[in-house]
Amino acid sequence: MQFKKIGFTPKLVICDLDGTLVDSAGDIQYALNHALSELGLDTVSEYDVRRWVGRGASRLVSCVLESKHYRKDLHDELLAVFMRHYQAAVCQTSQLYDGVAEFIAACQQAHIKLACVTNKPYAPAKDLLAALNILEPFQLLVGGDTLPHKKPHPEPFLHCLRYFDISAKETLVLGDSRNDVEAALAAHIPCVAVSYGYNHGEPIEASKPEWIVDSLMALI
Ligand SMILES: O=C(O)COP(=O)(O)O
Ligand SMILES: [Mg+2]
Repeated sequence: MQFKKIGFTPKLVICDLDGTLVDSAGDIQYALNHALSELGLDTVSEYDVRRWVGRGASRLVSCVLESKHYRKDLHDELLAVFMRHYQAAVCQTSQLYDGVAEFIAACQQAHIKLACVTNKPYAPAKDLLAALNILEPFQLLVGGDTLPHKKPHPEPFLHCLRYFDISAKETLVLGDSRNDVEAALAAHIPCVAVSYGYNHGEPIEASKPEWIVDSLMALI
C-alpha cells in the first residue's frame, strides 16, 4: 500500500480519537448535561461541546464552569459525576467517520502498526473503541490519564515511538486539533490533520499541519 498523498509509507500510524476516528460529541454532551442537571446547573449545547473537547475531561469541565461563570470549586464534583455518566454510556450515538474502518483495515493488511493516542481518559476510550469494533487493531492505546503529560505535550507520541522502537520520521500522526499538530511538531513526527473534526472553533489550517485531508481514505 502507498500513502500517495504524503509521499512515504509509515511503519507506525498514531491516531487521535475524538474528532478524528469517532464523532463522539453527542455522547459527551449527553453525559455532561446529565451531570449538570444532577448538580442543579444549566445544560450546555452540542455546539459548545464541540469547541471544548480536545484537552481532556478535566479541561472540558473547566470550560463549562468558566462559560457559565460557575464557581471553580464545583470542578471535582462535576468531573466525577460526568465521568460516571459517560463511562456508563460511551457509545449511544458516537460513530466512526467515513473512511475510518476502511483505512484501519488497509493499514492492518499492510502490517502498518497502529496506536491510538487520546486526551480522553483511558477507560472510556477503550470502551468506545471496543463498542465500535476498532479496539483490536490498535496495538497501543494511550489515554489522557496514562502518562504524566497529555497532548499538546509530545510525551504521549514519544512514548509510542519507544514502545514500538520506530523512529519519528517513519511515523505518521493523524489528528483533528492543534493539540495533535503541536505535539507532533514537538516530537518531530509528520502530521496529517483531518478537516472535519473539533478544533476549538478554529480552522485547522491555522495550526499549519503538513497535510489536511477530508477523509482518511484520501491518504491511500
Ligand atoms: O477527550 C478529549 O478532550 C479529546 O480527545 P482526543 O485527544 O481523542 O481528541
Ligand atoms: Mg481530537
